Amino acid sequence: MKIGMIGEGAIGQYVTEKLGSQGLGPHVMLVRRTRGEAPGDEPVLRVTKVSDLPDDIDLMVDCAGHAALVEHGAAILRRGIDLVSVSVGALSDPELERDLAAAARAGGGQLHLASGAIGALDCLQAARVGGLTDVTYTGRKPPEGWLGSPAEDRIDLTNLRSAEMHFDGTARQAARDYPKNANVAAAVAIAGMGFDLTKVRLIADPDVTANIHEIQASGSFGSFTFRIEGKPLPENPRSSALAAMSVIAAIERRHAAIIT
Ligand SMILES: NC(=O)C1=CN([C@@H]2O[C@H](COP(=O)(O)OP(=O)(O)OC[C@H]3O[C@@H](n4cnc5c(N)ncnc54)[C@H](O)[C@@H]3O)[C@@H](O)[C@H]2O)C=CC1
Ligand SMILES: O=C([O-])CC(=O)C(=O)O
Repeated sequence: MKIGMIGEGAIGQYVTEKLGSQGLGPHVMLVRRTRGEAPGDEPVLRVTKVSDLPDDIDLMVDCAGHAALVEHGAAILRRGIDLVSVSVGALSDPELERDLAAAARAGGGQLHLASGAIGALDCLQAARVGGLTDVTYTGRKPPEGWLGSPAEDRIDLTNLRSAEMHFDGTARQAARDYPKNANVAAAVAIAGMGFDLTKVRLIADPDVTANIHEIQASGSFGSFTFRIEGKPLPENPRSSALAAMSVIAAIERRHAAIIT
């Protein structure tokens, strides 16, 4: 399997290293701009356009965020290349969702949304079959985990003394307003009640060191509560290590004989 990567940040670096240790490349990087290197200087080919990807790439992996999925997603799928993405919140835009689905149908590529920093999505998907009545997702991170988000305008992140909620609304609004922080909200919405019926609360908490994600769901199946305390990646306090791990798990599932 030949794999190409988008994103060289905290998640991208983790994924690239793991792929390398498994002998899986990556074989090409899709980047915003090349570094002006002469051909042959770089061990890994770097291109800026989907049309420049080599013909033998089987899978592209997006670890770069919403802008990258918007920019490249449809073109990748239209070329018949499968795509694993962590940029789940981008699908809160119905037009993008339609474009990606149409490109996948036309080209034969499949978009696989990584489970990211959360779990229990399988449980929500099953529960949805019988009917869900309430799904609430609560995301809690230390103040530094919300830097660069609208939380900065809503509360004083640098002098926070106790936990404060800076968002209370739908998953659609959360995913749009917090592209670097609410992909989990989007994943919960897609698995369960959808973007407009999934309730989201986002909290900055100076008393925690982990990224804490909780789902409370009820429906005809009964009810469940799921909570995870995820360690942030050292390079980016916004992103949990599990999000990067889930990308590798998604790739591994593609060639497993028995899939969970
Ligand atoms: N599904 C989930 O649970 C999670 C999803 N995420 C998403 O993953 C994204 C990446 O996370 P990190 O690696 O921590 O961020 P980061 O800021 O450390 O790295 C982002 C990387 O993407 C690159 N990039 C951005 N736009 C690009 C484009 N149009 N084309 C090519 N490269 C582009 C940047 O140059 C940078 O290398 C976040 O912005 C967020 O949207 C993050 C955490 C959890
Ligand atoms: O990594 C996390 O803990 C969650 C996150 O940033 C997101 O949902 O976008």
